[in-house]
Amino acid sequence: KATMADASSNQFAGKLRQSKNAVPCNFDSLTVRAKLRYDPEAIGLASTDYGHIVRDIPFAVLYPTSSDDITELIKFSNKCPLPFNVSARGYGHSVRGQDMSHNGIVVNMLSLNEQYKNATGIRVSTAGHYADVGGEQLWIDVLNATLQHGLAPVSWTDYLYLTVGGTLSNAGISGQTFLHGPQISNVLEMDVITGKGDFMTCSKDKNSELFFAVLGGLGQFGIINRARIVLAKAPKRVKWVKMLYYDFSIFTRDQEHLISINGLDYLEGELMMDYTPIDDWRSPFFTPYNESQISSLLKKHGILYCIEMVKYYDDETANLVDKEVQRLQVGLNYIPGFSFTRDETYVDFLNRVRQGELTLRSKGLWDVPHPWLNLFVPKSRIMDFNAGVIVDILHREKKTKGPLLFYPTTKTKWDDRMSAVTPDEDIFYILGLLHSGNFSNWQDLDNQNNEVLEFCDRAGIKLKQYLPHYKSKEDWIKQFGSKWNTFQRRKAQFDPRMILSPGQKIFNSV
Ligand SMILES: Cc1cc2nc3c(=O)[nH]c(=O)nc-3n(C[C@H](O)[C@H](O)[C@H](O)COP(=O)(O)OP(=O)(O)OC[C@H]3O[C@@H](n4cnc5c(N)ncnc54)[C@H](O)[C@@H]3O)c2cc1C
Repeated sequence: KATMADASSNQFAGKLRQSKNAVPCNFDSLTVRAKLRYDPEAIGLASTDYGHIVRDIPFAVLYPTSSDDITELIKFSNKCPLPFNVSARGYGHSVRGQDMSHNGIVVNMLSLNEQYKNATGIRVSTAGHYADVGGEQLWIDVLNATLQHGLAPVSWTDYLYLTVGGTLSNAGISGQTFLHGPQISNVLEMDVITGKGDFMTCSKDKNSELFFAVLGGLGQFGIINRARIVLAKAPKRVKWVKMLYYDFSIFTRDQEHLISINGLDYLEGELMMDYTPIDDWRSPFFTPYNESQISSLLKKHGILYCIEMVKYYDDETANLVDKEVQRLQVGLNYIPGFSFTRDETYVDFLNRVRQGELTLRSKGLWDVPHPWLNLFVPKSRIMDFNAGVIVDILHREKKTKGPLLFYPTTKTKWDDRMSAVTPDEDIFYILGLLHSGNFSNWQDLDNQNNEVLEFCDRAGIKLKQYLPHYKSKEDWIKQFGSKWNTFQRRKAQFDPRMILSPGQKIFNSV
């Protein structure tokens, strides 16, 4: 008796034949077809993401329960005269359909959790100071598991409900990046299923070409099945400080000073505009009294620049931490009286965006369009960037809706052999325009993003997009710059039939 899966997979094979005009593959030999789903719930989930801008409908969604399932699917695709695309979907927090697979198959990575039964996909080595973590694991779970051993990863993202495989495919950046490098700089080893369906263990010394290709590789070379993440002793608490500026050059000088001295654990920054709420949804920080003080200042200056810095501490250093924060603030020129401090647990600080997420969800404001633009801007052009983008476009047009992140980081901890790209300067700034729109105005916000990109292009500011999205091959070549040839060569080596992560729209889809 034919099962639902059989019926659907025959349909699937039929559609594939039709659309590709291909010699049929023998789907009967695909044992994993029982784990393919075609129902509206599975397809609906796989054809949307956090961006709510792109909608690419796959033929089917694989719910794997082991890495063998994924290996079999990819090998099968390779054997087809015209292969179908396969895209890993972590937590679906891409904003431009990078996790989708039009007419192909999406692999729901979270379903790999099924294989662990009562255990988890996170194994901590206290002796080695590392954790072996499934690519499908969320960073919040990595944090909770490692803390049980008094350890934690050193490099984070601002938000922890992202998968390890998803962030390692980009870079994984936050306020610790200047000190420890991005998350991709804190990986010792990986198991990867390549676009040919080969299961390979790789590290700096073993299959290093694959190792560096996958880190920041936008899912183009393989699916990360396991990553070995560097751990260090976890602190217990943090002193979390925000300082305000109205002068951009003093703000950036102080930010750069802070990332050049010893002792700081985290540095970010934000742009505050007189037409947006003072506390953005990501991490409410100020008291109502502080807010009214800041509001008067904003009325006067139009834009304020905010440095956010953190010092970790634990029981042994608790009596020294205030002095240490004072030492870090020596010589800083923030507006007198506009330095604010909070004391939080390390976990609450790292997980600071979660509360904002839950609040937005409860108001129906989470699943809305997110036309984000994230840029890496070279330090040498930062004054031009402020005049042309922050003051002239963002502040004059008064359109932005959502957090505006702006902080410097260092290039030294980014290994140039990795696929991730940065500007060609020792220090560059990270700009995050984290817009939340609605279904009628998001295009307006996106037009502004394009205006920003066009201004930088005209001004010759050689920036790189983070979480990039481009429509033309020329733009991708420009994004990768001197790394483009290597990127192409690695694609030919590890995914010659161009099966993986078509949603990135880098190579022609098959
Ligand atoms: C609220 C929010 C806050 C964020 N904050 C930060 C931040 O502070 N710092 C930062 O760096 N980023 C941040 N991001 C961006 C985030 O890191 C990326 O969108 C990341 O890709 C999301 O992970 P995911 O698991 O949802 O990946 P998905 O969106 O599911 O996938 C992203 C890409 O990776 C590929 N992929 C997924 N899993 C694997 C795997 N196991 N192996 C190989 N390829 C895979 C997919 O095919 C796709 O191309 C944030 C995103 C959101 C929505």
